[in-house]
Amino acid sequence: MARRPLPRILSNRGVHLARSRELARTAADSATDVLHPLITIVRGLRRLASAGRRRLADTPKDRRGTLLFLVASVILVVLLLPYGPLLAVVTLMAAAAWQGRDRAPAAPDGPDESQTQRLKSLYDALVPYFSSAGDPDPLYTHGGSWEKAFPAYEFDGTGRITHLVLTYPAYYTDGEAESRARIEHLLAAKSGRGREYHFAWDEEGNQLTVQVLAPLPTDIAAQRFVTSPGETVLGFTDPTQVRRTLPLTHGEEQRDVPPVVWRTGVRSTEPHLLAAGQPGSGTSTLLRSVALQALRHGDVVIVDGGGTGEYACLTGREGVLAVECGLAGVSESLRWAAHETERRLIAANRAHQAGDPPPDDTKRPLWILLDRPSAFTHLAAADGREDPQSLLQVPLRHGRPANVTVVVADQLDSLETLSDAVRQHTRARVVLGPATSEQVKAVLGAPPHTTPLDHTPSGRGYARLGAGPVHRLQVPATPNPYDDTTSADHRQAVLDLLPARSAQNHTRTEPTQPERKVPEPGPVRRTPADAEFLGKHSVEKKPVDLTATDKTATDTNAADAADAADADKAPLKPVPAKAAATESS
Ligand SMILES: Nc1ncnc2c1ncn2[C@@H]1O[C@H](COP(=O)(O)OP(=O)(O)OP(=O)(O)O)[C@@H](O)[C@H]1O
Repeated sequence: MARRPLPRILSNRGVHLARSRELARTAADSATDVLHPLITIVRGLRRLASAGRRRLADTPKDRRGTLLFLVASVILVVLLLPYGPLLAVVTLMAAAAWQGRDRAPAAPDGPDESQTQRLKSLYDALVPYFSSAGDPDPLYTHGGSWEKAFPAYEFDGTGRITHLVLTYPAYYTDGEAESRARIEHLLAAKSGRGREYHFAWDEEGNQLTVQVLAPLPTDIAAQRFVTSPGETVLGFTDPTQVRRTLPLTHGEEQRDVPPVVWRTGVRSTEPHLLAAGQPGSGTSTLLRSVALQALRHGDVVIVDGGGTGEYACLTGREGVLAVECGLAGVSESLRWAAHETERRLIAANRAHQAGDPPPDDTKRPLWILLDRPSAFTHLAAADGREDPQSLLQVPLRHGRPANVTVVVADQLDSLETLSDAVRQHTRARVVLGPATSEQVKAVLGAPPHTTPLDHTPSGRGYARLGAGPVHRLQVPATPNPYDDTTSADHRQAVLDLLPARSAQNHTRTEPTQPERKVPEPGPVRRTPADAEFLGKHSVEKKPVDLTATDKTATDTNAADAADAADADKAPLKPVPAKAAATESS
């Protein structure tokens, strides 16, 4: 069907508005120019009047009469003199014009001496990189002039560069990561350490823009973010790449901050997330923040490989199906989650085939959050038991249409231990804490366009959603409220977000929700048609390879096919909670 064009008034509204605004601005500028003398005189008269008032107020009360008499006498004499009033008005205007003149010192035209010196040394440092022996008209030469090479620059109050546009010769290999990194490193070192720089390479125009970035706010506490269902705030970033802002409260203060919003669910292109970082970088905090947001609309299963009780505050809360920190419990919960994913998928598929909407019990989001699953991989290998990560294959592959989301957090040096399925299907990525450019690139699939910080605050890092841009990220402070070192405000913010305790007093090892929340559709047996559907179910055969792994999706698909064949024999029934509890205890 042909698309009907928007009414002209709607489609051109933005252009009209911009043009009107431009016209208004030009008119205001012209009016200011024309009326400038008048404005100066009025300002001067105001200053003279207030000086007179001040003088009167400073005069002791008993002398005010004499002063007023003196002024009145002068006025009278002036009025009686020939041309007196005219001369008085001219004198007054001249005095007002003098008083009303702009007293702010005129901004110096061009850089001062120390700024010139800085630009000159920057230029000299760039000469070896941007010059070539065969260049007939070199832009960069020893003893050359920096004016042509740096068309725009800005300095802060301390004389350090905050913004710089530099032109470089077209033959410079700006498409190569190494060449870029060399220049970026040099510019960051010469412009002043301890700050973060953003580099924007304009390969068409042969220009590089260097911008000093303001630090991201580290004081944003966990709170109920204004988001739609299916949206999760990973943290906050710069306004340059994100247009949207979220209204936040910070004590009494209200402010708007640009968020990194991750969309999950049926239409998500990055349905699962992987977060990595050094120990203590804040990945558990990120998971806690995601869990608190997920619990607003869905159910959560938590696997805690850290074993330090980071998620104890969530145990027994409404919507928290399980908080597992033992190998047996983890395996049972993940097996249940895999079965639940298949159950949802089959139920939704049957509904599609019957021409019905998807059943309600397939719509409530289910979140599987795993903190350091590699710890269980080691345990399982030592025990000769099945790696719990293998149970994530179905939720990762089929989770999106079944409203099942997997979030994995692990340490940078344990990423090798993550299964291929985890690495291939987690297209939303986060790196937190200190990390080299290579480490960031290995996790995100692209290097950051900013320089690393000397001191990285907790919860600071980078995020990338699919093949999108790399964002700087600051995770909201969502500490473990049972941690003694937590500040009272941040603890209270987390406690306020916790769902109510569920009616039954659950213990850690009881995945209670399978019985309570997940509607039991009876023992669903997978028919040959269902098995065929699961086998064929569309997943990206070649996901974007964001990591350095070179395994292909074929392995996963083959393993899935074998899995599907095995699972075909088993009834697709949620794992009974009690059985899980017994085993894990
Ligand atoms: N976004 C944040 N804002 C403020 N403080 C944070 C943030 N993230 C983490 N922290 C603080 O940093 C410390 C470590 O955080 P966290 O436990 O989340 O790190 P981790 O990466 O999970 O470390 P580990 O793997 O050792 O448990 C905690 O004291 C926490 O309060």
